[in-house]
Amino acid sequence: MSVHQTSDVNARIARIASHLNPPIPKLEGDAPGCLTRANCRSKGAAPGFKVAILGAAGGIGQPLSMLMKINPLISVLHLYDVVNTPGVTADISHMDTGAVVRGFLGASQLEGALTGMDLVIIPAGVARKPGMTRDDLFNINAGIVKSLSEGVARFCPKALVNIISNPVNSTVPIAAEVFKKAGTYDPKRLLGVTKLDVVRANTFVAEVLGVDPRDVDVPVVGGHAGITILPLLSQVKPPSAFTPKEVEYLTDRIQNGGTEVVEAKAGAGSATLSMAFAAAKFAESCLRALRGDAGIIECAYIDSQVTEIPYFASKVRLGRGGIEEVLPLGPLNDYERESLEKAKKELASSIEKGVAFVKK
Ligand SMILES: NC(=O)c1ccc[n+]([C@@H]2O[C@H](COP(=O)([O-])OP(=O)(O)OC[C@H]3O[C@@H](n4cnc5c(N)ncnc54)[C@H](O)[C@@H]3O)[C@@H](O)[C@H]2O)c1
Ligand SMILES: O=C(O)C[C@H](O)C(=O)O
Repeated sequence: MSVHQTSDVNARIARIASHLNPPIPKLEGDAPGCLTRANCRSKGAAPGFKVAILGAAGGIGQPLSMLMKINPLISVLHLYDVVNTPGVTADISHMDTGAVVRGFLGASQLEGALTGMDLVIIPAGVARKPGMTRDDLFNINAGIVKSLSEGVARFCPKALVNIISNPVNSTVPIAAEVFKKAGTYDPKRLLGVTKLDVVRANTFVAEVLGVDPRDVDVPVVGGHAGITILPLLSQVKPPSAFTPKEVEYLTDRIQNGGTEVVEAKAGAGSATLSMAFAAAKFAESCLRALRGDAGIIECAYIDSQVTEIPYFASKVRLGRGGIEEVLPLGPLNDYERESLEKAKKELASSIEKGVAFVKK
């Protein structure tokens, strides 16, 4: 082997090794303008968003990481967790898709995980067991979301943030308060992920109507826990009439879909696969919006003026700047109006609890 061939081989080995044991990237040229970089990518240009998943080794994190690795809009995928990211990263990185995958383990590597990111997805935290409410997770997950949000505020303040960790009704206000304290809060860029409620609603409504769930669109508003989950069955597309019995069945099934999975898993956690699917669809919408695609509408739990409650899930139009328009609730029937009043009470106290946690 000639000297030239030897140095080629060494260079190739070094390149491969850098993927297997990636150094914490500094991504100099990237910071601080996440938004600027997103704006630079016009529609049709080479794809290349940078996405971080925090909690990537968990029940949601692993399948979500896999789905994100398949997404052609993503050029760099950062997987962060406090355990097991080397294994998950090595595994996912063997998939022959375009995104480069890098793993980050523990708080000392959070900076590397977040620097330069366009989108940060947060499914970090503990999950329910049978008999628990989502609010029972508050004591552990509030602190996790607070510290990860502090990281976002420091290392990628312009990134779009998707919060999955429960209780979403409180964790989104927690993240907002952290960002306010840090002076980085942009309400257009913080979204609580309620897409699983929409995915479930579409599935259950399609079963009742006897149609393909992909042809159904159910707006689900309010929040993401029990009675705060409000499917607007009067606004289903395609327009459909339901009997009072069907409305009762569907509302109950959609509101308790999470509990249905928790009970079926019997102590082994909550929805992970359907959640990863829902989060991947939601993230895809966010990235297409950042790219400049028009007409991207999703339901999300956000800082809102649609009601007097400061955070509320409803349909939003996404664009290059994040949330570009919050759509009105539209006409509600008597049943939905009554349900909305009950939901608002519970939402208000969950929000207050989140805000107080950061302010204390
Ligand atoms: N929004 C929704 O619709 C929805 C749906 C399903 C689950 N969830 C919630 O998502 C969360 C995660 O669920 P799961 O089933 O993946 O749980 P899991 O326990 O399987 O995984 C959670 C992961 O988070 C990691 N983690 C814990 N602390 C962390 C920290 N400080 N930084 C980074 N990572 C950390 C854990 O190590 C673990 O790998 C739960 O709170 C659950 O209730 C929300
Ligand atoms: O129900 C849970 O605890 C998890 C999640 O919020 C869900 O809706 O599946």
